[in-house]
Amino acid sequence: MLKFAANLSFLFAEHPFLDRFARAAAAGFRGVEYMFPYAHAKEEIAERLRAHGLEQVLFNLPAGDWEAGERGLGCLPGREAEFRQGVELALEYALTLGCRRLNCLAGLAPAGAVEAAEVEAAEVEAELRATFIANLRWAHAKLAPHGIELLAEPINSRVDMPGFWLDRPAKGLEVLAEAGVGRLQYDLYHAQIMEGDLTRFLERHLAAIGHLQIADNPGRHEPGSGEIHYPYLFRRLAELGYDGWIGCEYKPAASTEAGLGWLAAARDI
Ligand SMILES: O=C(O)C(=O)[C@H](O)CO
Ligand SMILES: [Mg+2]
Repeated sequence: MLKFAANLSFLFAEHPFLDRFARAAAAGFRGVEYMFPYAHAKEEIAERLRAHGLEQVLFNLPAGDWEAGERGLGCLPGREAEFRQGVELALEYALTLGCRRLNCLAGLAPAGAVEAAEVEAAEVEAELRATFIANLRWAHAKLAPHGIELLAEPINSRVDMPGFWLDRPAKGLEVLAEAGVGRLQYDLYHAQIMEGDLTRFLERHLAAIGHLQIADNPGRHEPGSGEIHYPYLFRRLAELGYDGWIGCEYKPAASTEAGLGWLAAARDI
């Protein structure tokens, strides 16, 4: 049976954050994930998990000033101290919440890096890559002794996060292989936009994938609302023996509950 987690940054967003745990449990979810827990006391979140019998599946390391447009610190030279403080904070939360996975957002390439002349651009790219790899290794060394796995997620730079440095799954695999730590958070929505060929990627690289997330394309709505044939992918994942979580990270087209029809069939696979 495939395991689906409700992403509480996207689902049940019509309710206050702490109320979303009850809604997710009532809809039949056994696991939850979200982008960030840090605006809430960790004990308060732990209490919601316990009260509703939910597993905390995943959340992100602190990602800089989100309101100001930052989307992660992982690849940013000069921000290492802040990155490390973020890892320490995330670890405290993860231990209290019993969370076994943390996602490291690479961040946006600094302004100018993309437009720079070819030689200069290659140098900047090498520096961002070296920074990301060093940060991943530092975070892994902190988290692994606690049984917490570090993940890195490629996010599409065409629609949702222009300038996001780690934007292609192939690049994600390459960088993680060089780092020698961490696994991929493979978000099929972002992957479809940047590279497609989803089934083959899953077949070839399942062992390098620590977490999956789903939404359809275009629109980032419910599975079944767009071009990705999720029933086929779910069957294939089951055949391949995928036993990790699948985070439901989509924008409900209407209310969350009204859009959960796809899930009943998917759970039985
Ligand atoms: O946007 C995504 O796909 C994510 O999974 C992250 O939490 C960052 O927004
Ligand atoms: Mg995602």
